[in-house]
Amino acid sequence: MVRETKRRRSSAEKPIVVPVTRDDTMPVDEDLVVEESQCAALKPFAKLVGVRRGISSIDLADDHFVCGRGSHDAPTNFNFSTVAEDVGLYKFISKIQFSIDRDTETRRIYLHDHSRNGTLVNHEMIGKGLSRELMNGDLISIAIPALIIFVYERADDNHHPEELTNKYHVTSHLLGKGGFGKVLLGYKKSDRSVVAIKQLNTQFSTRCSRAIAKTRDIQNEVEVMKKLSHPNIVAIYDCITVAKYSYMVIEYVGGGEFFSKLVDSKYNQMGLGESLGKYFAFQLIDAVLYLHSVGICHRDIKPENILCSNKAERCILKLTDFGMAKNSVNRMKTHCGTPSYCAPEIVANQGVEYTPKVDIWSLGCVLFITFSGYPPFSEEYTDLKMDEQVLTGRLFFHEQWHRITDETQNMIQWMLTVEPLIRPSAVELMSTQWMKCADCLSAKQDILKSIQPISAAPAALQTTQAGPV
Ligand SMILES: Nc1ncnc2c1ncn2[C@@H]1O[C@H](COP(=O)(O)OP(=O)(O)OP(=O)(O)O)[C@@H](O)[C@H]1O
Repeated sequence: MVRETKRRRSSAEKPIVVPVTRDDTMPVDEDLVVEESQCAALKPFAKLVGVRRGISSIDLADDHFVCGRGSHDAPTNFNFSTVAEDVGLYKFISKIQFSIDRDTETRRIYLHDHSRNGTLVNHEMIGKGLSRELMNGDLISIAIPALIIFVYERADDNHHPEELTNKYHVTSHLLGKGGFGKVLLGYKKSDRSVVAIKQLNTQFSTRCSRAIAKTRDIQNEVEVMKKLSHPNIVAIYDCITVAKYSYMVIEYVGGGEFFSKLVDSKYNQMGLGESLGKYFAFQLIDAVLYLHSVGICHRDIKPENILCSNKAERCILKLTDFGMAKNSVNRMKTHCGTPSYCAPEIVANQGVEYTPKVDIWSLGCVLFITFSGYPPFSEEYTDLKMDEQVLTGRLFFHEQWHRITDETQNMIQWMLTVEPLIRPSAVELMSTQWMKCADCLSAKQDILKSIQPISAAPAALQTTQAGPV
């Protein structure tokens, strides 16, 4: 039963409608090229990947690179001015913190610590005046282990371990970057089927909820994914861990994030509309129904964790990123997820166990955006703090909803019921009349059509990227 609750309509006092923004995403993608003129001439041999907010990634092309706060008598190549406001970090940084030097004969790379507070590599203090050779994937922190600022990454793409390259050809085509590492396009050498290879640094994470990430965390993600088989969930084929890296070989999903679809300018911030919205709602509810039926709770459902099969308007959606998933739905207490999609019982954080209904709340947030083009809860609304917006379940239905049926509005509201006992389960949602429409049927048929043998690598990939098989 859909419960009809009092709905607040737009009024003069209503907060402005804010755009949908990415949540909990690290700015590791902006490549700041230091000394552009030089880098244009010299090919970078490595990169310092910035992993703290405000610090971009830096290509290393010169044999000598100096990093610090800098001053007129201590010039630097990178001076941390972008994080001057970040006092917790900035106060520890010396005028010259460290340098990175390439031995011109051996081509080996060394970090020289110039700082009194010290520089750490992989949580080990180097010490002023001392050096250490840098290896791919090393973490560089300032003063204390927790102040990780860079990951050192070699530029050449041929450093993947044999354990991986024996079975897969790993191309240098970057599909995306996440908090843990990058996702590369590859293919299986046995049958040339296309795969996505997610390379994860097992030593650290930039996401608060994974701040103490360990190999075990990735193992959990892999274990969960191995249990799953559903057309609306990204499949895992393999996971290979060597030294600091784990390589998750997963189903390639070529249409980008659902997030990009939701913010596509063609929808004019008005949402995707009733028909397309229901086409996607059916797929996502079916995915969650399946997950819960096998005892798994995702705990981080959001548009960034949903991929599109292709660029077509009506594509197949695939739920991904099971890094926070819980294999046994009993005894869930951990405070996790992404704030603006987080269920009230998690936000309340009273150490009380919660249930898989937290996924229904998050899905409700995703579908709210899908139908309306704006988020139900956001830091940018000024009427209430975000925690209170969530805890009270206050919703604003602006004019975007005029083109959406009452039935759909009621369903979304039902999913966003603060009290978990009243909030529907995925089974209840799927058995409503709402899910028996033509758009849902067409989604079902398209999903069935999409279940085909894995596609072969595109011809271009086979000829230009293929190594010996
Ligand atoms: N299976 C896939 N097929 C194609 N592209 C993918 C696939 N998985 C991820 N990507 C691309 O890589 C990007 C980063 O993915 P990833 O799952 O690592 O990101 P994330 O969710 O931000 O990271 P984290 O695991 O730290 O949460 C995605 O936004 C997407 O563009």
